Amino acid sequence: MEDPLLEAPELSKDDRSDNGFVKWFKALSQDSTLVRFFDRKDFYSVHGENALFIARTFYKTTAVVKYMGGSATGLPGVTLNKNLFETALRHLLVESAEYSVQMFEGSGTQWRKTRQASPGKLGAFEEELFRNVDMTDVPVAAALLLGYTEGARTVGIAFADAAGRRLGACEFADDEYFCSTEAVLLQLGAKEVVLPKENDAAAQSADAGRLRDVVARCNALGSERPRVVFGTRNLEQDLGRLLRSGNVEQHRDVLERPLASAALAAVIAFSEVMAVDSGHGKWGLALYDTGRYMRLDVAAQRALNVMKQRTDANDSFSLYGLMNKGRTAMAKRLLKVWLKQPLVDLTEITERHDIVEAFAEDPTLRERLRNLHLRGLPDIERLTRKLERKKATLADLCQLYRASSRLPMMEEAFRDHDGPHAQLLATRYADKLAAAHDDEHLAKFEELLEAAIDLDRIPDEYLICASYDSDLQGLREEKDKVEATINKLAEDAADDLGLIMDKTIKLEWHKVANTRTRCLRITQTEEKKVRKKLQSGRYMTLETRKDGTKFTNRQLKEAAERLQAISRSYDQRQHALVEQVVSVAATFAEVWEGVAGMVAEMDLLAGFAELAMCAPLPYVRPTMLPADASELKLTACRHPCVEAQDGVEFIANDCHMERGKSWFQVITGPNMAGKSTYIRQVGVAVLMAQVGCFVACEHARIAVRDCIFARVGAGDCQLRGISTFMAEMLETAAILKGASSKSLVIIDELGRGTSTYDGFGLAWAISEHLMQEIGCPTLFATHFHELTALQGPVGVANKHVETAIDEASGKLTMLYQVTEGACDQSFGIHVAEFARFPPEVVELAKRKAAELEDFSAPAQGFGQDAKRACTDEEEAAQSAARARAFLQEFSALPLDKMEPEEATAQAQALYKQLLADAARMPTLQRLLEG
Ligand SMILES: Nc1ncnc2c1ncn2[C@@H]1O[C@H](COP(=O)(O)OP(=O)(O)OP(=O)(O)O)[C@@H](O)[C@H]1O
Repeated sequence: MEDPLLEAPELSKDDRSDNGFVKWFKALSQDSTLVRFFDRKDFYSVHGENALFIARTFYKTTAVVKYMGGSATGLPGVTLNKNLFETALRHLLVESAEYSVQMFEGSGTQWRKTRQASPGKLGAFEEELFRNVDMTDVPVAAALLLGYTEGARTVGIAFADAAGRRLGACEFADDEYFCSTEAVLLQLGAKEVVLPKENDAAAQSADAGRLRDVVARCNALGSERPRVVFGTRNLEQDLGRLLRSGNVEQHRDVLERPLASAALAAVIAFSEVMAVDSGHGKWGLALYDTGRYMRLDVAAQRALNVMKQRTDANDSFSLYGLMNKGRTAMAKRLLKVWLKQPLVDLTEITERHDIVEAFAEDPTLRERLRNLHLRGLPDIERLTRKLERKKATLADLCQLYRASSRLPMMEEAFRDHDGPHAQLLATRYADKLAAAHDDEHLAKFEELLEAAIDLDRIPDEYLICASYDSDLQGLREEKDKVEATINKLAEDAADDLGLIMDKTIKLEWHKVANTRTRCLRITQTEEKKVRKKLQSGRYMTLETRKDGTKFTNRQLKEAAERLQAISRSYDQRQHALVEQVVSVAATFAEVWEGVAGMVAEMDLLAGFAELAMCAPLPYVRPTMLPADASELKLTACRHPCVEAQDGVEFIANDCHMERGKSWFQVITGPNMAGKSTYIRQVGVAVLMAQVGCFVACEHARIAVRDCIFARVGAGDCQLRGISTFMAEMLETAAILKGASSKSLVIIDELGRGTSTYDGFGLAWAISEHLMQEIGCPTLFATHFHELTALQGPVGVANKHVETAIDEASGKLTMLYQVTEGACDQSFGIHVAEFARFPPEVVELAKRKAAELEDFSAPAQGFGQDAKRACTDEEEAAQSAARARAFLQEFSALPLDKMEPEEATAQAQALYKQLLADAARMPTLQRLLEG
């Protein structure tokens, strides 16, 4: 194997203890989501099913598997060197976030579990996980409990964010699809969700199944725990010790909600926060306000490409990738949180926009901050946590020292700004930076480190400087003296042997077990010359190897031993002093916490400004309106991720939505014409605006939305074992339950996963409901031309995406221009005609299209239940719809790219389907026979 990462170390073999280990290991409980690592000092091993999994996942071969206990039927085992172990840990706990991990230490048959972690609880492995890699996610653990209040489903959710030391809990009524639960878990960014372990009957209930589904859909690991961990007997006592205020009474709002507090007890137990003394008295608790942020469900997140997907061609494919312009790991983490928690409060949004505007209009400030002060800044948040736990090293303190010295320069950069938002920048950043760096705080922190750390020796070694402590000073002086004696003795020996110091003879280290001592070394050639003297009794040979002979004499040996003893005392003193310095430095942890939060925010917002100003076309600050303003007007709007792709010349489009005129928009047009892109870019603009960013438009007026719902295609429902049609039904039902007049609904191609007439019925019924009952702005992209007949009090606007057919070549060109009015119905036939399609089919299509014009009142009869028995009128409408769908499908075939045989085959397949459907649609049957 060429990759050094993939070199598997050798497991030493000892048959007796191997057999004992195999027996002991096989008695452990088996769980496919748990990986047990065994610390074998220089490397790690995994066994059993874990071994095969690690071999396949990381080595990409099972050839590295060795079988313990003799034959090939023994216990599989795989070893990992330190680098691969860290890579595997990151994959298991952070990237896939689907496993928990345990570490065992010991030897032979005596092994003890010493550490464990899971995606919501990384603490025990944080050092290995993020030694060389930025921490890009906040690991949040949640607990969830379902109850029934007077028959209604009520959900309690609590969360623990160990990084930010935040606890929160809430309790709310939910529907049978658990839409609110899904939205809250997503807002929190929960990586792991604790659920009660139910008895068989309860576990198999439909609600328990759906909740497990919701957790999985939110990409969180579900961890079942016995009901007792949800017990609240010790909750108040625990909170008394954990909370910053120590005042449990002020949290009655949480405690009087039984499901919220039960979930809180469970998440505290799960996160083991009580066991970490350094965290006591430092946690905050708040009743989580589920209405504080815009709600996005999984489908909307996917439709708007909010987070990076593994399949993305490049970073700017997702909003996260596009907007991730911050310089620090802290800004990257904050962006993930903000994208899950878009704001709904107008004042808060305006403040973020003000700051972005200040950065956008002052390129010097942006440049100074981003390129001089923020670039290369360490992850202050993570270092602060290490500091607080007294786990920081001198190297970590030096990183904080360098960060601290940049704060006054950042302050100065803000003070030099004199734009209209100067006051806001001053109060939000400059004043706070000044306060953090004053004589009582970080200036003092810097003084401490300047006095304590030997800055001259950095980066070779990190040591406490001798002048910091008189004992250390004494030991240092003594050490220097003995070192001088040793040098003198070495010179004397060189003279005695007739050799030249540092040329033909060298002073070196001789290692014995864990200690090293001073000695002399000469090459084999020199050794031959001085062998007689060496053997005279005055010298002692320590080691003879190819590269030379190491030796000493009595005085040198004594001096070297003295040096060893002093060095030991010196190191011990160093160690004690480092602990002392770290302890004192830890008293500044709270100041650093504040600085970390502030730096993350300014970095992210400066990054938003950079994005806005450096995009192919600059973004604009949106005018935000209250939620009831009934206006969403985007002029010359683009999809920021699509326009950022290489080789795309993006065509901007307007989307003016106004209640009473154009609140419900139906967008028609052939495949690949740009319908999805158009409706998604509206959702993206609203989301970006409420996160605090500018938007890819020339002008934008946006009434704040409480929720974005999106249904776009069938998604991954096959994976969940639900039929496409059922999945669409379920997801759409969730919109109907969850949307309010203040939401934004985006629907793309509803009804694709079913027969045309079911799909059309569903689309019609949903449109009616959205218009009549909910009254939210809706964008509906569809192939069902009949939807253009919709009418409603909110105002329906029909739009279509323009395409052009070149009469000479028959080639179809997409213009991507969205214009008023419904799509030209005869379009399909034009396509067919120009594409040299089988003439009998084109003829038929022409005739039928003319006949179809008679169906002037399409689909009026579709009500709430699309599957109910059809009346004659409905049947006629369905037949018309089916025939039109045929024409649409027909026109959508990429004929210009097909071989004639393939084109004929596909056309015949479509026609066959049409005939099959006609068997149960008398009107369609008559038309075809016509
Ligand atoms: N306004 C635009 N300017 C430039 N290119 C665009 C524009 N809109 C869409 N495109 C390009 O066209 C492709 C197809 O767009 P889109 O998926 O939105 O079409 P569609 O009408 O929804 O298709 P379908 O009906 O098959 O889902 C996009 O991947 C994009 O590359």
